[in-house]
Amino acid sequence: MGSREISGSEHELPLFETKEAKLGKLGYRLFAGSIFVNICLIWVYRATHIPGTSSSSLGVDEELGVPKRWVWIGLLLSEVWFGLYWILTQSIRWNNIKRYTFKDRLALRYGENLPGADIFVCTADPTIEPPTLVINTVLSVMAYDYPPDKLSVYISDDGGSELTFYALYEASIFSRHWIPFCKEFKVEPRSPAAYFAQVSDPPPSLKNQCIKDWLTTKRLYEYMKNRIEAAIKLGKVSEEIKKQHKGFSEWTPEITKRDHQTILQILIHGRDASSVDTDGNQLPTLVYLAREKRSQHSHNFKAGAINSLLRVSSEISNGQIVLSVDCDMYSNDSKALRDALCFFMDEKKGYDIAFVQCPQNFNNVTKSDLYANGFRVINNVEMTGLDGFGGSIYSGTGCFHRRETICGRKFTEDYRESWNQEIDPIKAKRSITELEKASKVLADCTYEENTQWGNEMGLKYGCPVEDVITGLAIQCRGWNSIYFNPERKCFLGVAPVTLDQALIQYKRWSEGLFQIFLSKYCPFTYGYGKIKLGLQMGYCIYCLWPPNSFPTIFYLVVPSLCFLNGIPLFPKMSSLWFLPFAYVFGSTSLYSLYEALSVGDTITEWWNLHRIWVFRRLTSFLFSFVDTVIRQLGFSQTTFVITPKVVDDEVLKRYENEMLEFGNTSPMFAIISTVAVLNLVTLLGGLIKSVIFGGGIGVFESLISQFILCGLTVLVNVPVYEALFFRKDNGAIPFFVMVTSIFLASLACLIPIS
Ligand SMILES: O=c1ccn([C@@H]2O[C@H](COP(=O)(O)OP(=O)(O)O[C@H]3O[C@H](CO)[C@@H](O)[C@H](O)[C@H]3O)[C@@H](O)[C@H]2O)c(=O)[nH]1
Ligand SMILES: [Mn+2]
Repeated sequence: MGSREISGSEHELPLFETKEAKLGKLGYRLFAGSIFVNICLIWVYRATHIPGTSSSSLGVDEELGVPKRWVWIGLLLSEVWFGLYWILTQSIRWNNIKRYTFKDRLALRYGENLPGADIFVCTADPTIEPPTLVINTVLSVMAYDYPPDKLSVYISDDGGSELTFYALYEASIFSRHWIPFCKEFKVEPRSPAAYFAQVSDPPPSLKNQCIKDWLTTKRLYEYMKNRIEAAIKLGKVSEEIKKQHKGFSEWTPEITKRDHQTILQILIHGRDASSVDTDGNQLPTLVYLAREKRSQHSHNFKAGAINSLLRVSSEISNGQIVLSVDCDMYSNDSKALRDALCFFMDEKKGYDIAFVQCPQNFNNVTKSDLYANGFRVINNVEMTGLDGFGGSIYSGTGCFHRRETICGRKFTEDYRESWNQEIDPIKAKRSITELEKASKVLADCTYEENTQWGNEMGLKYGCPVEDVITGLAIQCRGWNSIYFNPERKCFLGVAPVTLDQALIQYKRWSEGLFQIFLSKYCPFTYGYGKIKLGLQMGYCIYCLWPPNSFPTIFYLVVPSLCFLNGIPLFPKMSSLWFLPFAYVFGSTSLYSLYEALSVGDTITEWWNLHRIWVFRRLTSFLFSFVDTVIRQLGFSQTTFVITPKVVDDEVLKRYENEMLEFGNTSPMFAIISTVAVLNLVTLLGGLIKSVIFGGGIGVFESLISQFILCGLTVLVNVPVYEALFFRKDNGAIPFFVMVTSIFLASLACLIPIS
């Protein structure tokens, strides 16, 4: 009681609040209800009009020709799937919420008395994840607005690369200038590359001496960048530089990426008196780790890397908050860590929060977002809907965890974390060498044998979306999670810039997600009774991506073939049965357009998004479905294809000009172009046949739905035709793929459908 009176009502104000995100909830629910009724009508129509049975005369015009029964059954199954899937997607539109923080209250109540925070940056390959990119991310988080003695940054290098280590060594020196510079000039964002790209000259408001300081730091950054790039060009670090730090001696000639001892170097140690910036202020701790790799031990990709970091950091700094970011995701808001604390440290509602996830955003998205990397609908609608059911998805990067929960702690009602834990005084006295020695063993290959790491502790192994499955498990242990999407984006990353990369990324994701569905972690069974039904459904929207490929392929191929042959598959326009089809198709399309526009997409972006969804369903999801089945049968192992963060200039140029990048003979491209060619042929052929030579308007009335479907498919594929027939650049569809697709499309036309 006493403390309450002293601090007054201030103490009772929450550190964060939650508001309903969606207006017109009732209206939306009525609308969704009407769609549901019409979906049921479509099912009824299909089920009662199977060709060859008595009652079919109501809808389809039989005089034109009757489809084979499998065609009809295929449509029925596809429509049942789409309908059920649509029901799933309602979960994330049912209960959307938005979160707001009060950092001023946090500051008033706790001042600088904040918990320790350990930040993990993962990298895996110095060629596709250039060291300059990595250190920009590192510098951006080292410069967080946070007490430096409470901040430690760890980098996991699965590439085991001397070049990455060298870049980090350079960054550790540059940070002495960069951190005070950020404070002095209130720099934002605090990735030097991103900042200097936005602000190339000293801000006009600066005075003379300041201009000089500003320019010096910019020059220092550029010199550093040039030195690193020179070393990369050379492929090695010069002997001169190697003398400057003992760490380089770890790289003996025998070392390869897949075979080396643990390399652990504390580059800056916060408690070391000499670790100060140019203003004399303490620097955050900075640690480089390349965990041990041996060919006979599986290393479990990123999950293995994070788990090693969890152990190593517990020995060195043991921060209570753990933030993990990918090497390409720089911090775009230096106060984000304080935002996250507003959730964890809220006295009334913070105790059950396991993690705070910020959205994935990218700084290389082009104007009309050709590959649909803007994620606006996902970030502003879908994730807020999941949050409404008590669980944001953990999406791997930009996620703040409570160390205890990611290390496996179960939730109990009475648990309250105390936020001012000090590091064990005996541990605190150790020298850097002692610390390195003690923590190194924690990253050895054999350390995890016979432990719960990778299972009940840390990130889970064996799934290409280690993040999602781990987040789900945490929620099923009773914890809550938060999705935090403020106005200013917290993190910005690098999105794939070629179609190939974009589709392969979705293949990895959808494969992992589908694996979750088929495993004991299936949200419906594993989550039953532990998380809300809405959240179970929400997870399954993503987990069930792959099976969508089959009804999509069916719908994009068979009705078009039937259109070519003048066989109607949908009710004619004058039939009452036409209405449910028109209503469901029309209103869901319009609503998706409305939703996209309302979160800031343009019509072109929405259209591009749909094209990419078609591509993903035709390729990524199909391949991941097949691979998952093969894996399930025990014939293959989990892999992780890393997304390249650099491409050559010519490809980049085409990306910036928003030209779809094909340029290789991937089977994925063959499928995309086959479907595109097939629809073009059937559209033109069907039009000639049924309108010009056929029965005129009456026939057309029966075929209108297929005409629209086929026509839209052709429209969406316009850039594919360009790449097939008109483009001459290296990103066009190769001749071989074109011939293959024409051949396959012709074969498809021979399928007997009536
Ligand atoms: O063996 C590996 C493989 C990858 N990584 C790192 O994992 C991160 C993500 O890899 P990336 O190729 O960029 O994949 P994305 O598809 O962009 O990543 C998304 O999807 C992954 C799961 O598939 C999550 O782990 C990521 O956090 C999430 O951003 C990168 O920092 C990599 O360096 C490792 O540390 N070790
Ligand atoms: Mn990435």
